[in-house]
Amino acid sequence: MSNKPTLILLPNRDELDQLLSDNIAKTLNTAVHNHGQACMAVSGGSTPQKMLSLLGQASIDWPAIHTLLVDERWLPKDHTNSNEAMLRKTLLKGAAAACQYLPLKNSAETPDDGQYQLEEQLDTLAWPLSVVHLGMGDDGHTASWFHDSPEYPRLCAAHSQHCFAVHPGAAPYARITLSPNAVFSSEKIVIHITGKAKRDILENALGKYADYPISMVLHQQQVPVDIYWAP
Ligand SMILES: O=C1O[C@H](COP(=O)(O)O)[C@@H](O)[C@H](O)[C@H]1O
Repeated sequence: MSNKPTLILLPNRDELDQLLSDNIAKTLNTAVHNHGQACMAVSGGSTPQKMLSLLGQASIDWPAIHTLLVDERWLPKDHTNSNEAMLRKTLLKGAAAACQYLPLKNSAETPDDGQYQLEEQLDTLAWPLSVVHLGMGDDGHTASWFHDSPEYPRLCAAHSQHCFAVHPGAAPYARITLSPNAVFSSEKIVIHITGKAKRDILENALGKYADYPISMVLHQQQVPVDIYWAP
């Protein structure tokens, strides 16, 4: 099977945010119609904030939606750089606050200690995930898959583990991340990127021999991938 990613180019970020929000909403509504529930994993960082706000206002049966992040920095939940703090200001408001939200961070001191409880919680989700929304950093990382973390080889090779504690070399904060195995246990992946620098990295990452973390997503053959980009 050939599963080449589809590149969807938008003229500006407003149109990208609206189209992506509409398409994720459609995917969730279809899953709820077919299965009575849906599960989505969304990215943190700065790029998705407006799109997540729009998605939170979409007409969706929110109590039927399980929501989680694809990765989280192990920080207090009200920290400026906590992905959950961002999610609470954008997606998890109004009607969308009634979704079934699974935080990746728990009360353990470190992600190394917290990953076991999270793994048990992730086991209870109805896999495959309906949709996974991925961002990408300027270094080609996605989720918290970092080449320079000691966990990277095990993360890439994992066959059953859904989450990993990660200690990036250069990027700040210890983190918890969904594994490639978890991300690829999904029905659809959308990649959300903006700006020329990220487009250039993406083009490189699409190359046959490229080994950016995002290349794992672009080269896998299990799940269809749509890439949304705007300048
Ligand atoms: O650290 C992270 O970075 C990526 C990219 O973030 P952005 O700010 O460049 O959009 C993000 O996808 C990931 O969830 C986040 O934890």
